[in-house]
Amino acid sequence: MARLTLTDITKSFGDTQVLKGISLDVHDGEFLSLVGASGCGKSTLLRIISGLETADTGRIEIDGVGVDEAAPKARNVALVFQDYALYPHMSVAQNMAMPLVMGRLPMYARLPGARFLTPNHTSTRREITSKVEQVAEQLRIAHLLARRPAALSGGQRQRVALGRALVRDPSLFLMDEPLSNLDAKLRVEVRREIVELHRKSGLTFVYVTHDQVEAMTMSDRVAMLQEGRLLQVGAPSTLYGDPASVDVARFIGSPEVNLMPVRTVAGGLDLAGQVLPLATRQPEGATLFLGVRPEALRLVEAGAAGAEPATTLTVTRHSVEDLGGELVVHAALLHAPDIALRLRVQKGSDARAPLMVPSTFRVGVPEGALMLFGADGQRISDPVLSLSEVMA
Ligand SMILES: Nc1ncnc2c1ncn2[C@@H]1O[C@H](COP(=O)(O)OP(=O)(O)OP(=O)(O)O)[C@@H](O)[C@H]1O
Repeated sequence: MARLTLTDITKSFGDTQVLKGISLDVHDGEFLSLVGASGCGKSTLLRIISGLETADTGRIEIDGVGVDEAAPKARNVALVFQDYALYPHMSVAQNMAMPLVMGRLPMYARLPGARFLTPNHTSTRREITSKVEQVAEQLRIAHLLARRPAALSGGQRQRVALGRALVRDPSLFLMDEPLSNLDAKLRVEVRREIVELHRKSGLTFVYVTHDQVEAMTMSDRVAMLQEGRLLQVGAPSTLYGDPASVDVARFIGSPEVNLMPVRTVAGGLDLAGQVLPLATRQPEGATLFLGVRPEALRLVEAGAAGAEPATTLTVTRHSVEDLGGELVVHAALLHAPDIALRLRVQKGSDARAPLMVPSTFRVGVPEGALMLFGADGQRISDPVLSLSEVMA
């Protein structure tokens, strides 16, 4: 296990600054995901942690000890890539044994016949074989040890790559998009296996992905990068429910968060001519963005029993995606068709029953689910929004 501390890491390639001062603490035994769009600097940061790349400025500490000058091998850090990087001419067992052979047997001892020349050669080989078998057992690939990589499925190759990293007993496990070459079903399976591996090993994991679902489902905490800067670091539920900015709100969650331009007026927020009776402490006339997650909105069925939501919007339906147990409804405000809305609607216990969405319908907007962002995209912290203050 290990604690990783990054302080003010910067990196440029030519004139382009790719990392613009990254400071991050990864706790002992934590699973932290680095997420962000393609090109934001995730892999570069991971390579800097591993020692394959050098930062221009900043400091990297593992368990409080600076490792900036240490070679990759000396950091005891394992790195798994998306393309597995297995040796095609070697068996699974040889691939997995490679880091131990390289680390424990000197060059001449790796040659054929070396066991006659090298003291402890046989016992070292035996220890390596035993470690490889133990890790292969753990990853359920023991029956594949004699095969070559070409005779394995994508998921099996990925497990071999994980195994090769694990045999060294690293203190820090770094993974760069390890699932991106797998099909959707296998991704879910290997995702679960990696989480299980983390739980059993207790190692510190730093996991790079551009897939927010992976980050949300696997991690203790998520660190979101954008153009070389950290936007927010927190538990998945924090980034989802309490995003610090429009960019975080939009990146996390599928379907994407609804964002509507509003203006502050005396009675609340003016959304395309309709005033939402919300108290804000913003000056009147400010242009802001109101955010709400698609599942927080309610389809208000005409004549249905139950309390009416305090605020409703009338929308026109554009399209409906049937996901089996739920629908994703794409709509737009009736009087401002350029403002789009997405809703997730549960189909209830009988998923076969058709759920009709009228061409024009009302959407209930629950007060507690609303998020307000400034014109600069930064979150205006709650409790700025309050329906009850106005109603009282
Ligand atoms: N060795 C290099 N030389 C020049 N530019 C580089 C080098 N490595 C990365 N870059 C550039 O740095 C930026 C960040 O790259 P990086 O691979 O870290 O992004 P990423 O977030 O991991 O992207 P992806 O999700 O596509 O892998 C990109 O614009 C990339 O082109």
